[in-house]
Amino acid sequence: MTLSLEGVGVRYPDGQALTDVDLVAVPGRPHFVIGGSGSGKSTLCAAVTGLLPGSATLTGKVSVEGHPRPRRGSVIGVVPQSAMTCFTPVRRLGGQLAETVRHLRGERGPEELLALVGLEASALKKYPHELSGGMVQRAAIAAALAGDPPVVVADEPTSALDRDRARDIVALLTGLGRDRVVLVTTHDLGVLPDDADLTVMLASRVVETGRAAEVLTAPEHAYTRDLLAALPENGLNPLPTDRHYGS
Ligand SMILES: Nc1ncnc2c1ncn2[C@@H]1O[C@H](COP(=O)(O)OP(=O)(O)OP(=O)(O)O)[C@@H](O)[C@H]1O
Repeated sequence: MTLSLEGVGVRYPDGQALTDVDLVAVPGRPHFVIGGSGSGKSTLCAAVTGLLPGSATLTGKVSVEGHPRPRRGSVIGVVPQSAMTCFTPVRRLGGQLAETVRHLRGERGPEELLALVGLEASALKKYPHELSGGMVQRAAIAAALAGDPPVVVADEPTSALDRDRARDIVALLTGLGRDRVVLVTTHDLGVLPDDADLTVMLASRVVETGRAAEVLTAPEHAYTRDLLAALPENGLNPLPTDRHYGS
């Protein structure tokens, strides 16, 4: 089972957000997409999950092997960028998860789903605001798993978390990726697992791909080198604003 993007382009009325993107993600190897703000990461997720706005034009092909019409929820689970706002604030988590399970005819109940993401059943009685940022992110992943989808797409699931919590969430998603396709976008190069597949995006295009450990130790593209140099542990060097990277 494979998630494939072949020559995918997305155009919004104001301009091109994805250009000729090829990507293959397979179970057993989580696939991370990194790139600066506006490089097209969220648009890529929306193209995969079928959540592009009506104003967008999609070209090329997105496919999930064995699923000619991949349904959101049961084939592609979506972990949204802002987990806190994906739950209704005025209802307890348990009821919201139970509703998602019913809708998707899931086989796992809310308690079992929470166990999958390392949360205690007591969280079911809580309102979203009574959970920490990391717990809400885990709950959002639990909701994405309600229909037991073979593909999970998480758009910047760590952006609201500190480095340690971010690492925990990445470890959780990586674990889920053992028998599923897991596609994750992030700004945070510091949390990438070495054995993940990595796609680097710049200005709507893929500029580099490879195994994370290799790309991060021997980046081929100047933009990837600049992203690495901007990490706190590498000196927090600002991304050059005047560099022309070519393609
Ligand atoms: N709904 C939309 N309508 C019009 N243009 C959009 C829309 N969503 C995104 N864009 C544009 O598409 C381009 C790519 O945006 P996108 O959100 O995919 O980037 P990103 O890499 O996810 O950025 P960030 O890291 O800041 O979330 C940007 O130029 C953005 O302004």
